[in-house]
Amino acid sequence: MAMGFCDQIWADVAPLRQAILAHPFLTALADGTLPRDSFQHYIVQDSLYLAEYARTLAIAAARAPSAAGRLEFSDGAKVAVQVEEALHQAFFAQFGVSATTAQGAEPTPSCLGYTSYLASLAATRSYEELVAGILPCFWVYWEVGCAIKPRAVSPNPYAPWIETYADPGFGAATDRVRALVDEAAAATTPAVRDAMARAFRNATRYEWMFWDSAWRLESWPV
Ligand SMILES: Cc1ncc(CN)c(N)n1
Repeated sequence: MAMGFCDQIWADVAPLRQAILAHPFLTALADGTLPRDSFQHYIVQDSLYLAEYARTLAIAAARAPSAAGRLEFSDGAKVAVQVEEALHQAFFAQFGVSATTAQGAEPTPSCLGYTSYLASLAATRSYEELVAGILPCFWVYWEVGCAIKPRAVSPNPYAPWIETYADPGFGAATDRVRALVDEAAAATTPAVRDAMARAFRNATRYEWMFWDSAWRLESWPV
């Protein structure tokens, strides 16, 4: 049987996925030794990221040609704001991030690069490219959650994070978004499919950069 579009673009980014799974941030998160300042950096940046990601999902909802797409992306926008923000608030309390620090934080180059890239897909590219760029945020985290959960130490201060992304409900949402991307790919031209593959690859690169930036405590060079 021929490979589906998503299976193909997923296989194409195998080296990037390997680099993500082997990243020291995630190894240390699984064994519970991730330095507190790296995790603080990550959750502060991630809450900035999710606020922008929710906006991108809302634009995808508005542009989706099918009711299934409009429902999925508008629901995703709501979940990004509600559930993941709840997780972040709990982590802010657990890891000592004050409201002033969280509210005063500016996005790092990696965070701003990723959210701006997604915003540029939403503003100036096709719906097909946009949804391909949105997918790694689901799929990469689902893969990471499932890979880390069996090897994570217990107890682990990062257990709620691992549970969130290894949750079958998150896997089901990933499958539904993947189906929408496959549907969009099937209805378009080879040139647009190439552009979709590029958007998917770039967003996957940004996923690696996001963890790497937290590991390095990235800030603006000037
Ligand atoms: C950067 C990033 N990418 C993906 C996810 C999972 N929704 C997240 N919370 N943050």
